[in-house]
Amino acid sequence: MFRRAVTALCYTAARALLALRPHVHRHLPSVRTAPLLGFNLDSRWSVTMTWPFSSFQPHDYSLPNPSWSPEMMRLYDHYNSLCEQEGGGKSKAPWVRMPSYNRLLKYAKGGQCLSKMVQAKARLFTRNMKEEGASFEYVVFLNKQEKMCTCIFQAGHLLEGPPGYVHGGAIATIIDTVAGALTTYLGGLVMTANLTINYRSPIPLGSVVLVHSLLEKMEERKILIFCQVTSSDGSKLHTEATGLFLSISLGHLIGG
Ligand SMILES: CCCCCCCC/C=C\CCCCCCCC(=O)SCCNC(=O)CCNC(=O)[C@H](O)C(C)(C)COP(=O)(O)OP(=O)(O)OC[C@H]1O[C@@H](n2cnc3c(N)ncnc32)[C@H](O)[C@@H]1OP(=O)(O)O
Repeated sequence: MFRRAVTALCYTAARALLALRPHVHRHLPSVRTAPLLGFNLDSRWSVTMTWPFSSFQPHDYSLPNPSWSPEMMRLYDHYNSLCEQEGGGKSKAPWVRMPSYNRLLKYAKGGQCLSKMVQAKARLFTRNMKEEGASFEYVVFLNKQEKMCTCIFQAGHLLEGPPGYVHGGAIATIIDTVAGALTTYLGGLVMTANLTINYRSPIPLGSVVLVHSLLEKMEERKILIFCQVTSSDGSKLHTEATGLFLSISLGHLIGG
């Protein structure tokens, strides 16, 4: 009873806040109302959510599922063993597994509570297939000390480009996503300004590759990232890329 009343109150308050600024795009209420709801605007986390509130629990898509191949699992176990463990163990470990997009809400200031109330319907483009294993299966690990990310990526059958190989646009997408995750961690709200990609050798569909993303330079708003996609044992170079990301203000997101 009490919970329902609180939820209803929050929802009414949120609707009222929306009504105050009707020109704002309805899919970005979190950005606009964040300060009012107690989010830390300097947070390194970018959060997207839509109304209405409900008891929806975001799923963490970066955790193993039955479609992950033994090679994917082997690499996952390897990187996971280098990570900080929940509950304190290995607290000095340099690696952290990044939860998938909608799970980020709980890291915002006050988000532990909000993540229970807010329905995050929006889903990152790379996580939008219902069938496990059909498209992008990946997990990103962040090394805070080295300012780098390594992503284990298994490309499913819907990502086909040339027969039997991964589409170049899908490769660009995963590069943008991994580099974007690193720059979000380093610079807060960012957008890709430029992505330059050299495709060196095709990626077999269904294979597992590593996407390494490394900070090259950070200059005021500009963050330059270098990326490499290699075979899972590192012996073959598939793709190289550089990405320029620019820190943006909340106003830029809201204003379009
Ligand atoms: C414990 C773990 C913690 C982890 C936390 C992390 C979790 C994260 C998890 C998950 C993240 C998911 C990640 C997804 C990532 C996806 C990212 C995308 O795909 S973004 C969509 C595609 N990009 C756009 O749509 C942009 C469209 N363009 C724009 O909006 C603007 O052009 C923008 C913002 C890029 C720049 O506009 P301006 O007005 O802010 O800046 P101006 O004044 O134009 O430029 C500033 C400087 O930058 C240079 N610049 C701008 N654009 C450039 C370009 N394309 N190439 C080279 N230089 C450029 C300019 O020359 C200028 O340089 P001078 O200051 O004069 O030296």
